[in-house]
Amino acid sequence: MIRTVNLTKRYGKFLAVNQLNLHIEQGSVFGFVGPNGAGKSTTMSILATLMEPTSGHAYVGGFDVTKDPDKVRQLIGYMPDFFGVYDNLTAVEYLDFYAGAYDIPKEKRPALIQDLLELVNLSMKADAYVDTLSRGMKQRLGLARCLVHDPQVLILDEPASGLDPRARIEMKDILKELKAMGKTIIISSHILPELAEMCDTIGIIEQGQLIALAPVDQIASRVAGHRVLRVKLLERAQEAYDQVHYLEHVTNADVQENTLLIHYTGDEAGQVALLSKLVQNGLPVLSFAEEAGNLEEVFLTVTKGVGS
Ligand SMILES: Nc1ncnc2c1ncn2[C@@H]1O[C@H](COP(=O)(O)OP(=O)(O)OP(=O)(O)O)[C@@H](O)[C@H]1O
Repeated sequence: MIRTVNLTKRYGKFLAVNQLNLHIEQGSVFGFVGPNGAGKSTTMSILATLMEPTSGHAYVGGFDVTKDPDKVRQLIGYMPDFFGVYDNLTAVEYLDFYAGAYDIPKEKRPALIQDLLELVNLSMKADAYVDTLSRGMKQRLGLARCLVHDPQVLILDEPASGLDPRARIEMKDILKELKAMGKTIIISSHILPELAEMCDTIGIIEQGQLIALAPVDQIASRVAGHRVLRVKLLERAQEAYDQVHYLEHVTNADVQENTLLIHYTGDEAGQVALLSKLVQNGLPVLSFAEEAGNLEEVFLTVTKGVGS
C-alpha cells in the first residue's frame, strides 16, 4: 500500500532522507521510529504529497506521490506533528468545516460527524469550543479530522507526543480500533516501546537512513544479532544447561532457578532441534519461548546517540 524506492530528500546540502526503501502492506501498522531529526516528518510529508522528494519515488496505493498527488490525497489521512485548530469553532463545527473541504454533502455530515466523535471518544464534547479541550482531546479531534473522507491510509506523525499516560492509552486504543477497521497506518514516534504494542512492523531511522526493519516481535533479536530463548523446566534446569551450552549457535546460556536462558544465533529449524533434544533426553520442559527483547535497549543500541 505504501512503497518508497531510494527516497531521498535534501534541504540544501543537508541530507534529511537518504535512499529510503519502505514497503508497507495493506492493513498493516508500521511504526516509524527514530530520534529527533532522523527524517521521519520529512518522509511522512513526502508521502502526504506536501513535499517533493529530491530523488527516488514514493507510492501510495500504487500512485506516485509526485505524479498523482490528487489520487494519493483521496487515499490518505495525514496528521502532522503540529497542527493548528480553529479555536472559535465547536468540535462539530470544526469537523463540519473539514467535511465541507472534502465535498461531503451537507445532509450526510451530521451522522458522519457523530460517528467520528464517537470513534475518538469526544461525543460528550460535540458542542464544546475547541480551545476548551485538553491537549489529548485536541489530538483526538485532529485524528477525527483526518478521517472525514474515510481514507484507507493514515499517516500519523507523533500522534501521542505531549500526551499524559492516560491520553496516550486512549490514543492507542483508538488506533487499535482503526487497525481493526482495516486501515493501513504509518505512525511515527521517538518512543519505541510505545509503538511496539500496536505495530506489526517497526522501522528504525537515523540520519535519514533505515537502520533496522523487522516484524515487531523480531526487531529486538535482529538488532541484537541473537534471539533469547526462555526454557522453563519443572526441575533439572542445570542438566538442561549442560546439554545445550556447547551447541553451535548458542552464544550464551544461563540458569535462573528453573529457567534456562539461551542466546541463540541459529534459525527456527535449529530452535526446534534444540527443544527436541531436551525433550528426547527426558527433561521436563514446561514451556519454550522466544523473548520479545527489551525494545528500549534495542533503540538505544541502534541509535547510539549519533543523531542526538
Ligand atoms: N525545511 C527545512 N529546512 C532545512 N532543514 C530541515 C527542514 N525541515 C527539516 N530539516 C532538517 O532535516 C532533518 C530531519 O527532520 P525531520 O523533521 O524530518 O526529522 P524527524 O525525525 O521528524 O524529527 P522529530 O522527531 O524531531 O520531529 C533535521 O535535521 C531537520 O533539522
